[in-house]
Amino acid sequence: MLDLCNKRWPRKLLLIACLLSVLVCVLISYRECCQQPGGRRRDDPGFLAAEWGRGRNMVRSVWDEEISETFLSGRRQYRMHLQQARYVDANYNIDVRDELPANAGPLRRDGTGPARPRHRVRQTNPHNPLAFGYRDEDADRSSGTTDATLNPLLSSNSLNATRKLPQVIIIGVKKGGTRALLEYLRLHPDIRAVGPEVHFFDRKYDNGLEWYRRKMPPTIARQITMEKTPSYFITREVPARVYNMSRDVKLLVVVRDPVTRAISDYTQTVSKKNTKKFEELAFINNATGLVDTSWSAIRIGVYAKHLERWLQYFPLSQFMFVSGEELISNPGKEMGLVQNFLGIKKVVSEKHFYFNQTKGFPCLKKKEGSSSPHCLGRTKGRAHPDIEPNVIQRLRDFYRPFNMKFYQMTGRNFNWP
Ligand SMILES: Nc1ncnc2c1ncn2[C@@H]1O[C@H](COP(=O)(O)OS(=O)(=O)O)[C@@H](OP(=O)(O)O)[C@H]1O
Repeated sequence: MLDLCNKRWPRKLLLIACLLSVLVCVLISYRECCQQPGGRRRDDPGFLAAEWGRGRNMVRSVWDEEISETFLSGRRQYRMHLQQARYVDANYNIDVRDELPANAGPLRRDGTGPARPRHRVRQTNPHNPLAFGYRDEDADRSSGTTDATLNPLLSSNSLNATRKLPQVIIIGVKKGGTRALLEYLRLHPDIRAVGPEVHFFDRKYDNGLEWYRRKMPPTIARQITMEKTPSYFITREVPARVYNMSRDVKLLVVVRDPVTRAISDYTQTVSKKNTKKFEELAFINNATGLVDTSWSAIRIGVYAKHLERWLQYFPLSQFMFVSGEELISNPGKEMGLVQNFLGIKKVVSEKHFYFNQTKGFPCLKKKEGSSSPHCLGRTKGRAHPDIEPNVIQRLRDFYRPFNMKFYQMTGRNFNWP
């Protein structure tokens, strides 16, 4: 009672209250400046990853457009203003640990523009300017090169990117339009592919799976690794070898009218060396009209036979048979089917293509900052030699039953004449 009556007691209370509020202020400031809501420190790698995860969701993929997105990080806002980004996807072409573009940085408090950068951000371009220059005939000489190694921006800095064995392979067919398919798929941010043909399962199998894996570009979790080697489809040993690597792999086969395909194959051979006339090679005896199935240009087109071997290892559901003709006449639609089969978002569509009158084929619309369109190289879309109509007719008659069988096996009618 005496104490309560003591006049000094309220002053003591006031002092304690003051000290307590100072302590609370110090704690709040510490939390504001040094900790995130999850309790992690800024320099904790776990925090950086968590922060990146949040930011990633805020960045949308945009085609051919200026990107201006808000990147929320904890309580602060970051504005990434990335110009000249043809396709930007935060998962692999913006790395928070790297360099910040001049115009990027945290928003000022009033939200008007970038202030001093906190993280350094790098914008990378997933489009390899060399991608369209591959010549499949040159594949062996360059097979050590992936799109990642050609484009240093793709090679290393992707968050948690690792080299994986392919989940998708374009296994054929030679001259079917495999290069076009691969290059169109490479536009997709969820696809990373080796540029040149690897020829692992048919020619370099002895190098071992580890060698093969190292040929693949680095990918992050949601990205699909793929390669294309058209000779796989017709090489006897390949289905078992692919199965040994993965029984779940998805297999893309680009097929084309086998007669046109054979002429295309022949055109390629002629471009390299002097050769007999097409009809001399196509028939055992031109007079009897017996087709020479030992000539690879003819043999490759008997698709049903080759497919039979693959079906001993893989169910039909793991294959997609892409129409080489549709890839030329309607690339957007055919690419829609492919993306659907691969279970990826439909990103590549008709808007990415235009028909190049001079080349006579679809090409990709020009890249930003470049005035020239992107067409496949000179070895794609060559002029074919004139072949006598009766030779063509005899080949059509030869292929017809095999084609019918192939339509039946695949469930897709390609309507080849
Ligand atoms: N956009 C575009 N531009 C050029 N060429 C195109 C395109 N789309 C499909 N094609 C067809 O692809 C044929 C070549 O097929 P591949 O790429 O499978 O050839 S290879 O086996 O890799 O050598 C090639 O065969 P040829 O016309 O005989 O040269 C083309 O018909």
